[in-house]
Amino acid sequence: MKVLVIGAGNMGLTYAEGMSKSKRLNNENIMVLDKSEEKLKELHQISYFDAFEDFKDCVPQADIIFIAVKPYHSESVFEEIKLFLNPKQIAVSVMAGVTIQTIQEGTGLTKVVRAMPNLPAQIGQGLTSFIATKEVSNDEALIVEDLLNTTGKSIQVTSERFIDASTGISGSGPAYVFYFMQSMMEAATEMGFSKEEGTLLVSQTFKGAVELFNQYNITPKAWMEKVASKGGTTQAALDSMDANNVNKLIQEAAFAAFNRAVELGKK
Ligand SMILES: NC(=O)C1=CN([C@@H]2O[C@H](COP(=O)(O)OP(=O)(O)OC[C@H]3O[C@@H](n4cnc5c(N)ncnc54)[C@H](O)[C@@H]3O)[C@@H](O)[C@H]2O)C=CC1
Ligand SMILES: O=C(O)[C@@H]1CCC=N1
Repeated sequence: MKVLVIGAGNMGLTYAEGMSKSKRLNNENIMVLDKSEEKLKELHQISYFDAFEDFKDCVPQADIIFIAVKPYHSESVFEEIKLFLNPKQIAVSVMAGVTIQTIQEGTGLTKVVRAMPNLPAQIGQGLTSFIATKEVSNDEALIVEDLLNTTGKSIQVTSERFIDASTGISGSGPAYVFYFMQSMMEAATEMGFSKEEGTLLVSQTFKGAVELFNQYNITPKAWMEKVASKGGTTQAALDSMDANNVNKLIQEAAFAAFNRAVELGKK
């Protein structure tokens, strides 16, 4: 089995590297294509991938084709690969908001998997939601799932709507966490800590809180109650957040990403 990854950016390269550890593939079976000269130079230095710049040299040999370019480059990629495709091939797209219908119409392929990963995939801690068209057999879907799982965990969803919805939660979600971290680091600096001290205070707090959450079956609300003493410091912070509607604002932000994914799909 041969896999081709189109677009060697954050996501494409992450998947290529993740898949290089898969038992289903060995390195000679991973091809990577990018149009940028700089990227190609970088790729040629990674000895364990075959790097390509021409679609005709790699697309016909691929069984599974990962498409990991920005959504606004999807049409030009579809145009270029169309000529070299055959109906047995499976397209796996990680592009935000590019619908299955658009991929099928653009490529002529019927076997399509639409997936939404996230950036922690880079360290094997990603979460990918995915959905496969009915033309993808159960065995093929299992192979794709195994490949996606080389970068972390995955969930198969039952409707394409959930791919856009998970974009608003897990796809874009790491940025919300970084936003929160940034705000707390700024507060630490404001209180007089050095940048290094602020970074340690915040990063270890996030790591510890997430570890606690993962190790016990307790809701975030119950954990908040364990941290907050009645009339104490935490309650003062939580009251401030409630008074400023932070909960609602975070939910609105997640929906803004969800809605943007839907909107991208209409273009
Ligand atoms: N970065 C993230 O956290 C996430 C990104 N995604 C999706 O992944 C896709 C890729 O995003 P990133 O990896 O962040 O982008 P990126 O900009 O890091 O990588 C895109 C790569 O595609 C290459 N490229 C552009 N046009 C091309 C063409 N015609 N043929 C071949 N290669 C071409 C570029 O040279 C670049 O190396 C996007 O569609 C995005 O929606 C999905 C989930 C999370
Ligand atoms: O911001 C974006 O459009 C992509 C999709 C999810 C994360 N990054």
